[in-house]
Amino acid sequence: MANKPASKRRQNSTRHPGAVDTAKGRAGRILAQGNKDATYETAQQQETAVLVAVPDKRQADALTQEYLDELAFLTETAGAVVTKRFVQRLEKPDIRTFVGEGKLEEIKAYVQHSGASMVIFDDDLSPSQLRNLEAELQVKIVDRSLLIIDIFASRAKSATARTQVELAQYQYLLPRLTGLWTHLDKQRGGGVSQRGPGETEIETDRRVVRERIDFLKERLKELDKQSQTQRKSRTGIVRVALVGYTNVGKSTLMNLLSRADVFAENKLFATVDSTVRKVVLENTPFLLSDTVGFIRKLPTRLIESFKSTLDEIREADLLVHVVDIAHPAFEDHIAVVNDTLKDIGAADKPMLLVFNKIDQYNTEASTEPHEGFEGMNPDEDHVPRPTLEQLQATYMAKLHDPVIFISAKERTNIDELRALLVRHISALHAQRFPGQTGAAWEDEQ
Ligand SMILES: Nc1nc2c(ncn2[C@@H]2O[C@H](COP(=O)(O)OP(=O)(O)OP(=O)(O)O)[C@@H](O)[C@H]2O)c(=O)[nH]1
Ligand SMILES: [Mg+2]
Repeated sequence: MANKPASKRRQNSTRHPGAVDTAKGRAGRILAQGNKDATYETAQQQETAVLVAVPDKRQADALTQEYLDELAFLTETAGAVVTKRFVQRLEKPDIRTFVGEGKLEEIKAYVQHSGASMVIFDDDLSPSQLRNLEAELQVKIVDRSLLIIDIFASRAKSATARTQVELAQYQYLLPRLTGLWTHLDKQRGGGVSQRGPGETEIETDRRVVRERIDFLKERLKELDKQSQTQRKSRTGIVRVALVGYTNVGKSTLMNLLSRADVFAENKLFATVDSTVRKVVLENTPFLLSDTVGFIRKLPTRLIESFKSTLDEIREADLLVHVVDIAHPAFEDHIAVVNDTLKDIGAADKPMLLVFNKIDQYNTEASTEPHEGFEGMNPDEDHVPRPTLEQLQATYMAKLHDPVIFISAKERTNIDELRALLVRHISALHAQRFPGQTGAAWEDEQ
């Protein structure tokens, strides 16, 4: 998956045909070395995926659809095509197979008939659910964490980001080692090797994984020391971080404000590495950093392993929270970002709220029917959306933070945004570095 060349993907194959080869990425190669009798080849053409969501009974249909749209977007970003969506409303997910028995049969029939190569769940599965589902459906089972980790793996470029992703991959893998492998033994009656991996082999793999986790943590500490030293040399200048949900336009705005050349595209998690640029607006210098986007249900482990990247946010003097106002779930996104900021200890920073993509904003919500919603009416509670003017008035009244509506793409209100930034940064500068002007900082550099 995730745009890796086929040759690379094959290197990752192990005896296990399922989630592991995707999860491990680089980790897979190390384990594969210890298991030379690997029997499964995951030569993949275009992978096709079936999506499964198990929403709470009270969740509105439109929201469920929204979440599935996001999962489909993640799936496409990872390089697979979605062919079908299944939804089952449950009080709580089945402890054994996540979905109920009847729904599982339905999914199984579809998978067999369509030849889909994987089933993707919008939540995290326990190791035993993963194992049971794999036994039942006989295809690759991917959960939300694995999908996101896989996308991160395909995006990470800097040493820090790559190390962080690898750590997350191994941490995902560790609790799942035993279950996956022993279950395949039983299922295949020993398979080619006649015996599956015995306890000793699994123990060895576990040990290899644990050692690797320790090594990666150490490596991250070293890398962190280096970047801390780098960050220390940046004292005397206000630091601003662009934060927001994924795909809202942070990198586009970074490029616009700093004339940098940061990769921006219509995919989720285009940015996994943080980029820092010095920007000078009207003689006011500051450092602007572009950061990894947030998403709902971002695996905690991934947040933890991305600690160094998130330090850019934690250490910023001002957060510029970018929102995609054209997205139907933008309010949900704002809440997710605020919650994540709280989680990482960056909730109390001064913040500017930038509502982006006003060029795409439409007062009409989409009425297209979606697959997987047979018998449901996602538009039953459909009401036209407020106008931009109404939204602006509401948000300005509601929030303490300054609010601005822009289009980074069409350059609408960008001068106003610059002026707003300058005002806030100058005030912060005066407060943080009394007696020192921006120009003085310039001279020192
Ligand atoms: N219509 C419209 N599209 C925009 C605007 N700003 C950015 N985009 C598009 O939105 C998509 C995402 O932009 P990015 O800048 O990559 O978004 P990001 O927030 O950095 O995304 P991640 O790094 O994935 O978290 C790209 O296709 C941009 O061209 C805008 O004002 N209007
Ligand atoms: Mg980006």
